[in-house]
Amino acid sequence: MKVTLLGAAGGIGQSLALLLKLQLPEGTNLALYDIAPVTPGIAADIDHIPTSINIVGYCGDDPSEALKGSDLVLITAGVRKTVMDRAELFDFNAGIIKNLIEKIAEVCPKACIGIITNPVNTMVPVAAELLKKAGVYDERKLFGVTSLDLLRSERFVARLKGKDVNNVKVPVIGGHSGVTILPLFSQATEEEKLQFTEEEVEELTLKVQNAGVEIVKAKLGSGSATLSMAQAAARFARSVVKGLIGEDIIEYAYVEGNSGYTRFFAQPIRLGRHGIEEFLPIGKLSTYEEAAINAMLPTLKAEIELGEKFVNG
Ligand SMILES: NC(=O)c1ccc[n+]([C@@H]2O[C@H](COP(=O)([O-])OP(=O)(O)OC[C@H]3O[C@@H](n4cnc5c(N)ncnc54)[C@H](O)[C@@H]3O)[C@@H](O)[C@H]2O)c1
Ligand SMILES: O=C(O)C[C@H](O)C(=O)O
Repeated sequence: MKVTLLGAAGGIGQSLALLLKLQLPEGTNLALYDIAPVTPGIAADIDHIPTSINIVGYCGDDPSEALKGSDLVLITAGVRKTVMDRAELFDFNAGIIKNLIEKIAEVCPKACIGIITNPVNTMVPVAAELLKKAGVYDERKLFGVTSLDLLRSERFVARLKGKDVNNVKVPVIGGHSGVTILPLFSQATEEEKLQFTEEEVEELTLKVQNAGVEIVKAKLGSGSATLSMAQAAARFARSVVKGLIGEDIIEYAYVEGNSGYTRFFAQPIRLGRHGIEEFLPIGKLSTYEEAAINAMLPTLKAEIELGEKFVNG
């Protein structure tokens, strides 16, 4: 297996590269690429850690060498240095994503692609439309990475309820911005189903929805979540790679699935040898959650349309 990380010299990229070196299945090849000339040095630094993951770093204008033979491409490339909301990042990042996706379509068209770059809700439609234009789109292989919303939900629930975070599971559906992030506390478990009061659900939902913005504020404009995001992406990458080598894994991601709500929607998926083997049902929702979905739909639809229009005019 080969995993390629585009944007590897950035805040998320460097930490993610380190975690991938430590956490990917044995023998995986890891290619790091960034326009920053320091990228081969980052790879050389991480390579000294004694694990069986082979790592090579690339820089310059052309990511082709890093992409050759890749099974999973993770994209964190973009801009994230000033205080802006995720939507405002679109103008900066859409062109970068366009160039990278076009290269992926040319060099490794069968690779799975995990998009971390914001705004995820819009970048995934951009990527889908570009891959379609290139004649290589496979909805089983394109993912918006929403794993950080799951990590945050698990952590916040474990702390509130005094539970073992390793066993807490909280589905998160919708998208990855503000009201489109919807943790399903009615389905949260720690071995057994967890119980929440209405006030707890409202407070926790807002806390998860605002968690990214809180980090941007707390970092005083120098960037957004990088370290927790790196762990979230490493967990996601490990799941995809394990799936590709034959394990049966359930994950959540923002995909073109069968939610019935919007073209792209974060939902449960079964991973396997072909990327997504099965789009899984979202399950029974509480009245609160149903209302929250209805409330998010106009925002999510508009964010998806923005991406489609960027490519198709
Ligand atoms: N999906 C999520 O849950 C989530 C969470 C946190 C951050 N993010 C997003 O991830 C992205 C990256 O965040 P960061 O903090 O690492 O940003 P950063 O600015 O620290 O790093 C971005 C990196 O991308 C590189 N880059 C720019 N153009 C490139 C190109 N054409 N090819 C390759 N590399 C290129 C830059 O050189 C830089 O090293 C942002 O868009 C941020 O909003 C997503
Ligand atoms: O980059 C951001 O604006 C925030 C990021 O998506 C996050 O969830 O932490």
